[in-house]
Amino acid sequence: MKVASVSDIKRIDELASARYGVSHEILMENAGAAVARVVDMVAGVRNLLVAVVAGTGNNGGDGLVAARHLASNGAEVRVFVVGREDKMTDLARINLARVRSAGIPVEFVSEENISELRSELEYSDVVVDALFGIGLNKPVEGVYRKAIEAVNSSGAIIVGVDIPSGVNGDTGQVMGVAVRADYTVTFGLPKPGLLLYPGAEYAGEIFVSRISYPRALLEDESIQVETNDPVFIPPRRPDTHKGDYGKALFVAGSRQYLGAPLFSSMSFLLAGGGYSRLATVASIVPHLGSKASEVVYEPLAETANGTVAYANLERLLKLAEWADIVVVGPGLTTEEETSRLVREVVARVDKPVVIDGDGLTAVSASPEVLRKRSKPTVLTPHLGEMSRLTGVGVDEIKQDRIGVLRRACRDLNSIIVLKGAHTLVGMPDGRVYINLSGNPGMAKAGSGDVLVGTIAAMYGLGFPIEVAVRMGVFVHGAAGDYVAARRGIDGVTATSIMHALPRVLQALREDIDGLYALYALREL
Ligand SMILES: NC(=O)C1=CN([C@@H]2O[C@H](COP(=O)(O)OP(=O)(O)OC[C@H]3O[C@@H](n4cnc5c(N)ncnc54)[C@H](O)[C@@H]3O)[C@@H](O)[C@H]2O)[C@@H](O)CC1
Ligand SMILES: [K+]
Repeated sequence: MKVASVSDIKRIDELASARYGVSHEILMENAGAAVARVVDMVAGVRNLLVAVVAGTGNNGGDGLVAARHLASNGAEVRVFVVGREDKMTDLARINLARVRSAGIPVEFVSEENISELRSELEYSDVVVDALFGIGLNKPVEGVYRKAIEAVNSSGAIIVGVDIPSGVNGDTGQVMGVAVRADYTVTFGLPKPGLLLYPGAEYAGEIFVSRISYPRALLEDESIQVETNDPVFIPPRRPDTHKGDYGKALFVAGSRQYLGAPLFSSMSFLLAGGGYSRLATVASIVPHLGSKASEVVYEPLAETANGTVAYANLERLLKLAEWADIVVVGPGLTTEEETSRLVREVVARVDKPVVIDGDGLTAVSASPEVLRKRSKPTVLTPHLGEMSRLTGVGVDEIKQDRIGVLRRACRDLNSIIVLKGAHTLVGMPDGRVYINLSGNPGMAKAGSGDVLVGTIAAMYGLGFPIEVAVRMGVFVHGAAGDYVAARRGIDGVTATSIMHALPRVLQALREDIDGLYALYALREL
């Protein structure tokens, strides 16, 4: 599903009205009706005590419409408008008049009577949060802050209108304070702020209501952000051999890091890849061989510290000629000689290259090697590595993950997987995918090694590289969810994720609709 930025949705609003005659008033009516429907779905509307907390903008207008629908359906509704009547938008004002005509009690809330709001909300079964939507444009203070705090402490079921008030629609940042909704009904398309953290946590369960925006506007090419939805896996045909499912070369490991090379090269095979070759320091090969004999080993000369020596360069370039895709980085360490080798390999390998972990640290020292590559490059940084790659501070990245990612993909001519809760995948042309699979149990050493092996496997299965990266991220997250559902979130380890990969592949082959439904946002 496409994900609309604040400016995207404002453009869609204007076009709906100007080009299709679907006025703002129609949209607002549909929005309010959708909210009322969700309240009914989650709480059952008859005899329900509902408080609508509205702002003076159009988000408040939606809340006022919802109030009228809820009252009509049998709920006992009261409306609290935070702010001054003379500040209300035209549409909010029109709907305020309708609410009053329907006999629904309305109170205006200011600093003077805010304590009354607090006690009123405590009596409510449901609070509809219609204070701010995508029009939020500065930190929340004063009476608005107090109103949000009152909503949060009400103990009622909280239904957010469009986005929880206080969450920035584009970035998911909390602008001082925000409503912690149990459910959020969003209009037209989900906003990035509902899917990016911390906003995603404040949104609760998300419902998307189309409110009759013309389909063409919702699917417009100009909207460049989407959820990372799974696609069909190419079939495994009977008359094929290992070479048909990809030949991957992993340059990974050191005397200190034995897990990373094992997880990455084995995950490739467990996610369906054909031929996995691991170039790693000679001293750990006997150990790895005893763990995974399905992998083919290329023992490398090592430095005094047990890391891959620069002298292996020509041999690695030769091996890369054999491969379809090369993965560089897991467990290599940041030893200078090895980092120099990594930069040289990245610069000279004429195949798609996936760079992870210590490989990222190595190329961060001279990003030109990335810009000059002619074949696709995939980078899989976590926040710290992203900061090193871009020179942008971690806090600044958190403020605008999508914006920083977009600029970095373009600047570094790379597909970038920005790891974290709801991992993002950015393409050099500006497209960004928000991944919804995965769980906090996966924030553990070794999990990223499984990811790169999975991405390489998806390429081996025949997806074009951009789709392979998205699918790798999706499958990896879904494998983590599979483990969490069976062993609990703390039981998720790299080994267990790796062994769940075939289960996800099986589900993708046999029941993609079921898997899709697990992660898709609910549509009304
Ligand atoms: N434009 C349209 O066609 C539609 C808009 N809709 C609703 O309208 C919302 C957007 O409406 P608006 O653009 O009027 O904006 P909002 O209603 O989200 O809020 C803007 C109002 O709050 C004020 N404000 C912003 N930040 C503040 C802060 N921190 N402290 C105090 N006041 C603050 C602004 O000055 C403005 O008066 C959407 O989220 C959606 O709920 C829906 O009705 C669907 C159709
Ligand atoms: K809201």
